[in-house]
Amino acid sequence: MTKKIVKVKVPATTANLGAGFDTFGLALTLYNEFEVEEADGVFIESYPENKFLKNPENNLFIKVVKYLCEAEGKKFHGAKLKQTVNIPVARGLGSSATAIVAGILTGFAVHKKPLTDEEFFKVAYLFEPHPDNLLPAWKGGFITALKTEDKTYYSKIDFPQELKAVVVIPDFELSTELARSVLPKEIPLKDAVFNIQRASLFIRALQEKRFDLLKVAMEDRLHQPYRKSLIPNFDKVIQYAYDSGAVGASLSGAGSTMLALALDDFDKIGQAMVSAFSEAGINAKYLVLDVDTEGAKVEIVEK
Ligand SMILES: Nc1ncnc2c1ncn2[C@@H]1O[C@H](COP(=O)(O)OP(=O)(O)OP(=O)(O)O)[C@@H](O)[C@H]1O
Ligand SMILES: N[C@@H](CCO)C(=O)O
Repeated sequence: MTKKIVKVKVPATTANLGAGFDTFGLALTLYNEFEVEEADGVFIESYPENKFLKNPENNLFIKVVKYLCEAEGKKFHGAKLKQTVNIPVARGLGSSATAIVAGILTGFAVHKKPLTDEEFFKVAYLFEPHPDNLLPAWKGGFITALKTEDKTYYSKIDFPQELKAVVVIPDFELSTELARSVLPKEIPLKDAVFNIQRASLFIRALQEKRFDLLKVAMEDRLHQPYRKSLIPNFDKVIQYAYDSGAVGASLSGAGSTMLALALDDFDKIGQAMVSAFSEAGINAKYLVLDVDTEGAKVEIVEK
């Protein structure tokens, strides 16, 4: 009897990009891969070995696929999952979003259901409340999004191919839950205006390729001032990025990863940001990534 295997490849994402808190998201050329087939019982292999994700209780992909199976009125018998985990967990690179997107694409493929935006968000928001990682992980590219009670509005905006992302990944985790818990419930009007001005300018700077505007356009008063206490040498990492030639720099999503946007000098920038972390006794590594423009890819093979 032939078996159906579903393979999904989903890009990492960096959210916020400074001023665009809970709005901007960018897909990057770093991928998680999920290969799954039906089985009696849940079997998870991960490469490299990730004991935490091998536990079905911790595995969002399995949770989403199980949910979708039961939403179809069917009993979830199990799944055999092979996961390639290239995106570190709890580092602000959208690891959880890759699992949710992959689970949704798998579930809709297996149940032969057309996947509309509305269906996607109805399921995705059960597992992650904000669209700024979910959408670029699904659709690729640079996305600005907002979520209302009954609809998610978004636009995919061309991102200059000249720009690369230097992501600097320290060896400590920072969950989005913790990083959101340190944010204030209210902020001064001047801080809201500060971010509106810069988020707007960021969009135009990309469209006009005014890369000289990105540094001011990536400044933020809504989340980074409160989260910087969770990232040792935060200001120094940002400063070293600019001193080494970055055109923009910020926290990646809710962290712990730090992001620089650059036109060249990528290794020099990455090494400088790593050195800023090492001055605080933190080991880190850097990756030079392009923007992924296509988003998640699904392949169904029969064996
Ligand atoms: N690749 C994955 N496969 C399956 N489940 C995952 C994966 N990545 C994350 N998860 C699940 O989602 C939970 C939250 O993941 P994570 O901490 O990465 O999300 P986050 O705090 O939003 O940070 P990030 O932006 O890096 O996703 C994890 O504790 C784990 O249970
Ligand atoms: N906008 C979210 C992104 C999480 O990856 C936050 O900063 O909390």
